[in-house]
Amino acid sequence: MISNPLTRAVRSRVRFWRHRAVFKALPEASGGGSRRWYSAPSRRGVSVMEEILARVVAPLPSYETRDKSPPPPESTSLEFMNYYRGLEKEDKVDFLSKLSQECGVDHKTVSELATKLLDTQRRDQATILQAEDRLRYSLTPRYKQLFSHVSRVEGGVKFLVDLRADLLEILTSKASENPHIRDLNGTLKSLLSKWFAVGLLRLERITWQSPCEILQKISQYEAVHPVRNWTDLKRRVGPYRRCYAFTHAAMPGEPLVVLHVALTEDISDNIQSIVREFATLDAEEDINKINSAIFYSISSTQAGLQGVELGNYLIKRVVRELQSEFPHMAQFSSLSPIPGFCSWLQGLLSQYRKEGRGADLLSEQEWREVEQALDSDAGTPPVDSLRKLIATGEWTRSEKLCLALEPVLMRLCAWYLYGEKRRGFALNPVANFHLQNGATMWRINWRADTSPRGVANSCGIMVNYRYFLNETTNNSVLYLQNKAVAASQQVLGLVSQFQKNSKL
Ligand SMILES: CC(=O)SCCNC(=O)CCNC(=O)[C@H](O)C(C)(C)COP(=O)(O)OP(=O)(O)OC[C@H]1O[C@@H](n2cnc3c(N)ncnc32)[C@H](O)[C@@H]1OP(=O)(O)O
Repeated sequence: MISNPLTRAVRSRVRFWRHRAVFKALPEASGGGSRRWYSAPSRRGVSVMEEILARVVAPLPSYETRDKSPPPPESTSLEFMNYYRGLEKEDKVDFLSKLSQECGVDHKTVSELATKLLDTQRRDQATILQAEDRLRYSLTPRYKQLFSHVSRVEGGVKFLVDLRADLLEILTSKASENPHIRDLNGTLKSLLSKWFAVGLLRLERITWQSPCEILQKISQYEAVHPVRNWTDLKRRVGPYRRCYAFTHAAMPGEPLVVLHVALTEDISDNIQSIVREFATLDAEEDINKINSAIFYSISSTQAGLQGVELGNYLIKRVVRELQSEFPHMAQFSSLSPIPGFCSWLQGLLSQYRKEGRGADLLSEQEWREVEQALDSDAGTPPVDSLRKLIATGEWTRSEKLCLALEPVLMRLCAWYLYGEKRRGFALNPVANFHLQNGATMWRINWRADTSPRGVANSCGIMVNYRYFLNETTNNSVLYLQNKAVAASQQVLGLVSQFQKNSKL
């Protein structure tokens, strides 16, 4: 925080002149009114931000006229959007903080109506229901109406999606301690969840014949296995592959979430066989080669739609699409990365080293095999050698080391995925995503991603989250309510090996 008053004064003057520049750029307010110049702070010291909020955020209509109040002119929404777009990042924090605090719920009215509701408890049902409805209405923040009006102008929904992305960044970075920001985010998220309900989304299959700008966006948004070039992209939408996206009429030409699928004979345990550079493009003729759908990449493209669960809906919708195209298809599984495993492992190794328990992570036999494979000099403590190996990825070049480390890394990875938690849910966000969807943690695969990125992220290990269609609903409920992880015998076996061999 800036403590020096002089610095603060200078910054506020700079921001004032910048705001003035923003208003000079504002288009003339339509609707016949004269150009509204946003003057310097008025005599009352009202800041420019408060002036614009007073203009664009209408008071909540009275309970009696709540369904009859005409919406404000479109120019008000446009003014809000133009003003916000013109703000610098740190001014957006101030503005959203003011919007959340000064244009939210009228707390005084809420407490008066809550008291009235208590007084009516001995009255008839109709009176109580009416008092409850008044109280419910009074809990509507004023900015909720503003957002509804903005959503009706062209580009308004996309503007609000981007504004929520700013809110999420403010909350994640703790750029503002204002508790009202969280409410603002919650209100906007619930509006976006309504506007982007699965019934309003359109499933589009992306092929090589799709418009170039869509293909370009699919490539640009790919967050899991970066697309190398146009040949690579052509293969990902070609034979034995499917690429689907959800789109929305309010954001034309914008794929909201993208799912890449490989059509295979069995459940893949290796990503190179799916995205390798020189796969031939044989035509999709042999139907016997298509028994499984492997979801090998899913990416949400709009940060502001985080928490709207578009990925879950897309996976379920694509399963139905594939079942209608391939009625005999019976296996649906992801082949997922394990981002964060290596950094978690490094943290574990340094913690064990600090506590002098380095030896506990591996059995004596395993340490001997690692040291033999390393030909390490006796001076280096084995945990340090292991940390260095994991950090550099060097171990993948030695067959002996790979053999020695496989059982160790596989059980550590199983524990990381199954046992490590954040607020009771899987610590690994990708595991949490698929488990929320009701998938089963089905198979952990050694040497599944031998790319430098795969080795650096997760020691080359990947995991299949399998979608057993008749179990997903129940698995999802058990996970979300009881934090119970659905896992296969292979995973549970590795976890029990960890619990026996590594005393966490
Ligand atoms: C085949 C595969 O498994 S590919 C691996 C998954 N994809 C990626 O990691 C790419 C980056 N991530 C994303 O694009 C999105 O987060 C998705 C598609 C995974 C999920 O997006 P949505 O469907 O909109 O779901 P939503 O935003 O509600 O998040 C649901 C869960 O996804 C997980 N998740 C959220 N953000 C991320 C992220 N950046 N990276 C990975 N997982 C994430 C979290 O566990 C989240 O649960 P939480 O909200 O309780 O923390």
